[in-house]
Amino acid sequence: MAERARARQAVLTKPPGSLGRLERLAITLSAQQQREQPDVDAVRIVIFAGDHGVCAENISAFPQAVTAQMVANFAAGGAAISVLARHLGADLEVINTGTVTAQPLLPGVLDERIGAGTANIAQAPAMTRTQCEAALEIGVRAAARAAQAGIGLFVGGEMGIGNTTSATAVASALLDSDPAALTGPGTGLSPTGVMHKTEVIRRALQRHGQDKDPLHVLASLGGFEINALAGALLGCAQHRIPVLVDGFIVSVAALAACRLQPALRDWLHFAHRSGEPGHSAVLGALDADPLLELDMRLGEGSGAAIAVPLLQAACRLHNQMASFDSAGVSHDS
Ligand SMILES: Cc1cc2ncn([C@H]3O[C@H](COP(=O)(O)O)[C@@H](O)[C@H]3O)c2cc1C
Ligand SMILES: O=C(O)c1cccnc1
Repeated sequence: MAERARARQAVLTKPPGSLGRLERLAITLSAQQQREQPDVDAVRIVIFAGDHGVCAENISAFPQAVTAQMVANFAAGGAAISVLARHLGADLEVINTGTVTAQPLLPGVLDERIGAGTANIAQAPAMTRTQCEAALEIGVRAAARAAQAGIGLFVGGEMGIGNTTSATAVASALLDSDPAALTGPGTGLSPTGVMHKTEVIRRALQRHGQDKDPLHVLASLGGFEINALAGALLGCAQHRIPVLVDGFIVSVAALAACRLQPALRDWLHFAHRSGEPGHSAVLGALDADPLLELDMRLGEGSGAAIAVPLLQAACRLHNQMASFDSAGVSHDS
């Protein structure tokens, strides 16, 4: 299918290669979807929310209660990703994978709580192996629902105060990197705060970071929402749904998922380079060259949402441009 898409690109009314990466995007999407005319109009954004016990170490600029409060905000339509989903006409699914604050049943929020947040990774494994598998399954089910709904492009997002700490710990373990090289301000820590956060991550790695098995790393250092994202990406690949990867957190989930199954990499597009400093190392390890760099560092899938129209434009051009023959445009001198 990639060969056919490449042949089509060669006869469209433009100098060969002049649409640059948009041509390669269309060719890749055509191969991923196994369709002559790739179509990413049906977009689903799934936000996985979960709390992190490591918040007890004072590693975020915001209180833990914000996770559940933002879940309510997603449901009410007031979050950045809510606005972007409406702007794109995309489905928005919100899944609570486990928050500390008990929440009343909110319309539009799927309750898949595994527990009241993870344990504090500086002191204990984030979760049991059983909980880790349950988290992966949450994502696998989300991907299956997307496939059932005929979704053409999947965007994963996350909400979890403290999750840059968890994600940085996962990335440090998987990349065998010093946490000082990857730790950043997240929601806005001061330089002193970042140093403290680095030490917390170092303690977590000393405790659990020796075994590099990806499932062990996800269970001991990950989060319910991060692990659900890893499962969702793997599920999307199984259903041949292309994925547009958001920022630092989702990229770390993608890295772990690619360690579990390297063939996943072929289904991933990378939307942007987040302002979170560790993102570049994670992107490098995934051999990913993101489409955009807008100094965004929000999460929620917001950076991916911003890049969706680029993929849609690439498909439109591929599917709708005239060929030299059909338009009667000369192409040999
Ligand atoms: C109001 C608000 C909305 C957010 N939406 C995403 N995040 C982002 O910030 C959090 C990670 O940063 P840290 O590790 O520093 O806590 C995650 O919830 C992430 O999705 C938010 C954070 C806040 C405060
Ligand atoms: O890039 C991200 O995913 C990110 C960065 C900072 C805070 N939350 C998320």
